[in-house]
Amino acid sequence: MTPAIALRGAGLAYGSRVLWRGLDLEVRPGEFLAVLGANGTGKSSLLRVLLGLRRLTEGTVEIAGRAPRRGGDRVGYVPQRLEVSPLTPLRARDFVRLGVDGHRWGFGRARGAVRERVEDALRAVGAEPYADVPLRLLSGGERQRVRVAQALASDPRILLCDEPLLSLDPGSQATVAGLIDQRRRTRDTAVVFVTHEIEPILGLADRVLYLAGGRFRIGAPDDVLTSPVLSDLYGTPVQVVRAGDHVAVVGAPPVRAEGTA
Ligand SMILES: Nc1ncnc2c1ncn2[C@@H]1O[C@H](COP(=O)(O)OP(=O)(O)OP(=O)(O)O)[C@@H](O)[C@H]1O
Repeated sequence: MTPAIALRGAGLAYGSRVLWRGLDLEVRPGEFLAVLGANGTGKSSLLRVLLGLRRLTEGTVEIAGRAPRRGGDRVGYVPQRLEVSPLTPLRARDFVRLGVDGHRWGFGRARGAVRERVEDALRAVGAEPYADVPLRLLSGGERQRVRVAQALASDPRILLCDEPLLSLDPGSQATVAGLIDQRRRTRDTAVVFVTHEIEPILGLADRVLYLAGGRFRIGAPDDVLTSPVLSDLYGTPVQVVRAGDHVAVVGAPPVRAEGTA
């Protein structure tokens, strides 16, 4: 089976500053990978590589067997939050439509097929009740559902999520995380989910990629989120405190990426 994502010997540096290197990672279709790490460890930069917006400084990357391509519809992207101009007349429905043929206005898919995809995506996230409301009037949680609908509308092979639960209340966090989980289960979409907060997705993630200071660990959440593993990764004693669904990493030092003084 062709992996949804294949990184081989992958490294990324800005000048002499190495964010990470030697990253060998295959993500299979339908897998849910959580990417954790402190500020500045290169989580968003990894997503930019997968989006085709940034080149690796070493190694190779493939999405479903091909090089990532900027603007390609094999990759869906859900950012932290949807910034909306107070003047925009865009409705949720219009916004989702951009996810189907935003790059191809005036060409390609027949109108009926586009409309059907938009309706499917709105239905999948339960956004039909406010599909015709201007985006600027929607709540944060509603907007984020619409954002997920847009990312799913092109039926991507992989879904990249950059802290999509930030600033949502716990109920909306569970709803949005559940929608993403449902898609990977029903359509085999691979999910790469960058987050500072593992708790809302602890029960969903198959594996964790934990970045720290130019180094990383990959494995099942129970194998990576332990005091010995993270102490070894950080090179200093770190406590992982777990109580039910709650997880806290205590004593992690501020990040200093390889190559910085
Ligand atoms: N184009 C660039 N040129 C130089 N440095 C950059 C560039 N883009 C990002 N960086 C630096 O690379 C580091 C990693 O950035 P990135 O946004 O990937 O981190 P992150 O792990 O997603 O952080 P956060 O959790 O704060 O969002 C940061 O210190 C950032 O300043």
